[in-house]
Amino acid sequence: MSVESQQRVEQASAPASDVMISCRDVAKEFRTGAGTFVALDGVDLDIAADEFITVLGPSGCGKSTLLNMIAGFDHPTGGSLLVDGSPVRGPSPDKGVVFQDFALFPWLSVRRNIAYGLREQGAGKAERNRIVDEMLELVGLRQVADHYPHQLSGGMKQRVSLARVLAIDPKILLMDEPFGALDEQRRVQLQDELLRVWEQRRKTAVFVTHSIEEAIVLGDRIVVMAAHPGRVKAVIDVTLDRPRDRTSDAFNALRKRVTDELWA
Ligand SMILES: Nc1ncnc2c1ncn2[C@@H]1O[C@H](COP(=O)(O)OP(=O)(O)OP(=O)(O)O)[C@@H](O)[C@H]1O
Repeated sequence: MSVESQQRVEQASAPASDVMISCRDVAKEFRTGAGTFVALDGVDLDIAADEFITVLGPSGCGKSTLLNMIAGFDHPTGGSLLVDGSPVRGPSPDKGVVFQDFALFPWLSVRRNIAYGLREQGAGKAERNRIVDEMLELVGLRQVADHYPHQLSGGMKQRVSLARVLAIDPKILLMDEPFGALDEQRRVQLQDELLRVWEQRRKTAVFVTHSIEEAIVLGDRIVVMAAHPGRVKAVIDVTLDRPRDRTSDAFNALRKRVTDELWA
């Protein structure tokens, strides 16, 4: 094995001993009308508790498939996928998922959208109100607490969606291109807010994106995937101090390295 591939294998292991998500030779095949389609093959990856992982890769390389399997919406057809030491059996409150399309309930106010998961968990009214107030403060939405989703901008909707997931205080935060539909300014603003929240309430975070800059700004490590079949191509450590200066030479050097890795 070359030194470079040895490094890649080592980087697929979490730096801390406290592994939260462990993928070993994970495969996912889909049965289609045309036969069997291999969406993921041989994915080896350990993600440490409290680590922020970003996942980059071309369309169709299996980013969402991997995230969905960690979330428990789908299951591997090969290998082993453990979360907190156990195989994933399905969705659970310790895994919060934020989607690109917000997935808010249009008939519920912001406050009630955020309270939804807490109500499902059986939290009493006083506790719900306390947590919802805390979340509204955290994501800066106190003024629109009684508005409905159609009265909000895209950025606000995405904040509600994040607050709703954070309200149930999951150990793991899974995000599938949550800022993909936002304009650049809002996107940068929400990236900063997400990092602030993550630094305050440390969680294991897995964030799928198409943006190299976003992957570098957010991640402790960047998982670069390739397609046909979907697989992990490289895992790149981001050692830049936060908040990261997007214009610095070190940032630009990393941007080049990730771009080269993505397109190689
Ligand atoms: N239920 C399914 N049945 C058949 N094929 C599927 C199914 N779900 C996903 N696929 C295929 O698996 C591959 C990986 O899909 P996935 O959505 O995970 O990719 P992705 O990297 O998230 O793509 P994008 O960046 O475009 O969102 C794609 O080729 C897709 O068509």
